[in-house]
Amino acid sequence: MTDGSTERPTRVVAQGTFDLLHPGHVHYLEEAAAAGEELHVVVARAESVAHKPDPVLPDEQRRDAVAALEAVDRARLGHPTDFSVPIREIDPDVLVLGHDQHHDEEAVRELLAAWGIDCRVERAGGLEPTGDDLYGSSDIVERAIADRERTGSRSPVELEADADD
Ligand SMILES: Cc1cc2nc3c(=O)[nH]c(=O)nc-3n(C[C@H](O)[C@H](O)[C@H](O)COP(=O)(O)O)c2cc1C
Ligand SMILES: Nc1ncnc2c1ncn2[C@@H]1O[C@H](COP(=O)(O)OP(=O)(O)OP(=O)(O)O)[C@@H](O)[C@H]1O
Repeated sequence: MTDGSTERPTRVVAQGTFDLLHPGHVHYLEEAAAAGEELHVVVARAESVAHKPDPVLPDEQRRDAVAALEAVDRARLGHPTDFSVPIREIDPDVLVLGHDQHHDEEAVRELLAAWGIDCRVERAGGLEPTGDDLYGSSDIVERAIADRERTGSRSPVELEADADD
């Protein structure tokens, strides 16, 4: 917290791939922003996303979409190989992990300490979709592929005409 003197704002860091931005991402980043006064986001580079398919959108497009969100003060691309580089630049007071991120909190705490970063580690809550909404990038891609396979490349107007025949 600032005390109105020389203390700097509490810096929070959030990170992830953020492909095809959806309300779940917004929820995470708003919750992360509420943990401090300045939210910095590290957007993973496609080359370091190893645990799931490559993101659809290019690195810079994902970074710019995240940067445009009201909750975010600054978004930057991650380092291709040395994850300590952006974190050292930001020097966060709090790191907020996403609700379903595979990183173990204690392991991240130890990693940060090894990098010389004195930082709290917290875990955000999840946002469950209602109705037809999709709050997962992979779910969005899967629905787009399934819809395209079902309908071919026909437009809604053509589909309606087919249905009338
Ligand atoms: C403390 C920390 C720092 C990270 N720094 C980077 C980085 O500099 N570059 C990068 O490409 N990924 C970085 N990552 C990895 C990704 O942000 C993330 O763990 C993963 O690849 C994608 O997560 P997601 O499934 O939530 O999208 C970092 C992860 C952690 C926990
Ligand atoms: N529905 C959600 N509620 C809260 N946080 C979310 C939600 N979806 C994603 N996030 C968070 O946003 C960050 C970036 O997530 P990521 O890019 O992996 O999105 P995703 O939609 O979960 O992707 P994928 O479906 O490919 O796993 C992560 O910290 C993740 O926990």
